[in-house]
Amino acid sequence: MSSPVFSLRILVMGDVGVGKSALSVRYLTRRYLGEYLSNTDVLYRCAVEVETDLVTLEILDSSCAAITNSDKATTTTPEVQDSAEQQINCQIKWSDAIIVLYSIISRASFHVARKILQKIRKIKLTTPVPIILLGNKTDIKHRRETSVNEGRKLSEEFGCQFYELSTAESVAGVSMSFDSLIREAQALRICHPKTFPRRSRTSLLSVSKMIGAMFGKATKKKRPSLSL
Ligand SMILES: Nc1nc2c(ncn2[C@@H]2O[C@H](COP(=O)(O)OP(=O)(O)OP(=O)(O)O)[C@@H](O)[C@H]2O)c(=O)[nH]1
Repeated sequence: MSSPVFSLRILVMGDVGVGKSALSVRYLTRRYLGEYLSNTDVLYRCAVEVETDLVTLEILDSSCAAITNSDKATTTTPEVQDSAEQQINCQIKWSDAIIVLYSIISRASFHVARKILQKIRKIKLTTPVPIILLGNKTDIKHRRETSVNEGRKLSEEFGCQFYELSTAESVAGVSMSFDSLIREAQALRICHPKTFPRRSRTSLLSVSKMIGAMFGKATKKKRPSLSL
């Protein structure tokens, strides 16, 4: 029999096309689909058992639109940048734990990962938040643009966990990354109980998803093309 539920809000962030949807769907369903629609936020809910705790998870697969728009000083209007900035801030405040994903075959996505980590540090200044930095797409490492060492150094700079993995090839790597983040959150919860309030139980042992709207708009729908 599991001990009482604790709930955790996990935010998945990263540059366009690094594999945020693939990672989230892989964790929730163990399946890798290959193609996912883009450009809106998707919130998944599920319950998992980690060690002896039953954990209800909300996983927000954040669209890259907010991150890229907040960065495009020259190509978007100040209003769009402001709104994108607010959206990111809101998502970071909402989260209890964060996955920052980049692709090892994209140097640009590594720079975006650094910017995200800086933003998190600024927003979560007084609240401890477990973060895991993941370098995705190791199955095509012959096209690598960032080294393992660079990833490790970045994680040390921000005091977070770091792994490289291939969402496409290894369901085990994806599960271990999520489990490791959840375990860190469990440990933090014991030290800082007010940071992880008990929230009401939602749709246990099933996966449900809420599309879009929580944090604002999207121009196009992004859904993994499967029914969960
Ligand atoms: N080779 C390889 N391709 C991957 C891997 N993970 C994801 N991809 C591919 O990368 C592309 C983008 O994946 P998505 O999951 O849509 O990426 P995303 O970060 O959610 O993309 P946006 O929502 O557009 O920002 C897709 O074609 C995936 O199949 C991986 O581990 N290896």
